Amino acid sequence: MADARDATPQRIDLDLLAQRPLPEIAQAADKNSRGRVCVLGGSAQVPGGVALTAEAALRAGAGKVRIGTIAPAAVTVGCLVPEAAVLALPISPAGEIATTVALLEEAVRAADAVVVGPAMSCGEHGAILARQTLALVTALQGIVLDAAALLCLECHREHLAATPGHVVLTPHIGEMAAMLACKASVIEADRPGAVRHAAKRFNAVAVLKGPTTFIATPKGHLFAYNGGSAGLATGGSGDVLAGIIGALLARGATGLDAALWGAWVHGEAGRRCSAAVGPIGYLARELLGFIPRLLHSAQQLLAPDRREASRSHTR
Ligand SMILES: NC(=O)C1=CN([C@@H]2O[C@H](COP(=O)(O)OP(=O)(O)OC[C@H]3O[C@@H](n4cnc5c(N)ncnc54)[C@H](O)[C@@H]3O)[C@@H](O)[C@H]2O)[C@@H](O)CC1
Ligand SMILES: Nc1ncnc2c1ncn2[C@@H]1O[C@H](COP(=O)(O)OP(=O)(O)O)[C@@H](O)[C@H]1O
Repeated sequence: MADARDATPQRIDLDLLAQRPLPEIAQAADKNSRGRVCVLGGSAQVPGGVALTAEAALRAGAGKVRIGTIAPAAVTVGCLVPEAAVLALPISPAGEIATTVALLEEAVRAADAVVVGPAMSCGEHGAILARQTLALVTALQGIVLDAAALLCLECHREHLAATPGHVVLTPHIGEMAAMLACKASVIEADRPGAVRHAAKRFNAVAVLKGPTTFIATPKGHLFAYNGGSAGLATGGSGDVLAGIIGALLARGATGLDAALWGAWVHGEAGRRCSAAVGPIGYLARELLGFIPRLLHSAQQLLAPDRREASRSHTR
């Protein structure tokens, strides 16, 4: 990791995002062309996290969301997010998703982007699910690997190298330590180095979450967002980020652009919650309502004609 220590990250702010506009959604677009997201996750222990990911994807503009989750929770999850479809997947005795390739293929093929891992248990079946999904993703699709789907990444390196789609990894420090088979203190000591190392090693855009979120590409480009709010350190907050990134991939953004915009929108939503509710104590689900306006207003502000107009206005 030593080669990365001297790298100065580019700051993730509106100036950076202005250079990286998201694909436009046409006024006449129907729900299928706005991006279809498949969320695979959930477990007997944490059945509700996938609902946060799914709603975040809808709030970030996805036209259709389908949640593949453990069968005993599927109906409840479907009622939590009535705008989403659900796919009830078989469950192992340990409470994990234990799906078949046929079911998975059906779910993945019908999506433009897949988010795997939120609230999933980290046993043997979770690793199989991540591997099988990676094997199904095509060049036209995006995939976000989050939470438990990250824990066995070393055994999926072959599949990652072969995956033609846009891959984004979203670990926190503990997950990054598991990915790189080292102690969390090692990651803590050099977060920029760790994220660059992971991006290169796993041939994917890596997003190392924390008070400052670092994003790196396999080629070594490094970015940082540190404008969030301490209240974001709360259960389910990462599930929301994964859903935003999934929706942006599904509308056609590259892995890097989806990650940069996702980190910014998620952090800014935290700031809005902090201002509205207090610096800590807001819920991950309270981030959701801020996503559409943040995305819309940033895109409006960054549209070339608007920028020109605002420049001449301030001259
Ligand atoms: N446990 C909960 O209350 C919730 C869990 N959810 C889902 O379940 C997944 C697992 O969450 P858990 O809370 O079970 O587990 P964590 O993701 O918090 O922890 C997993 C491992 O990483 C380590 N770790 C976490 N943050 C670290 C840090 N900053 N520095 C060093 N080590 C760190 C932990 O010690 C643990 O060994 C989440 O990613 C999320 O998708 C959410 O869906 C909703 C609420
Ligand atoms: N102190 C902090 N300040 C700002 N953002 C934070 C802070 N701590 C965590 N975050 C952000 O909150 C989110 C937490 O995600 P994660 O650890 O995956 O939570 P969960 O697993 O409960 O969903 C990440 O996006 C991270 O960048």
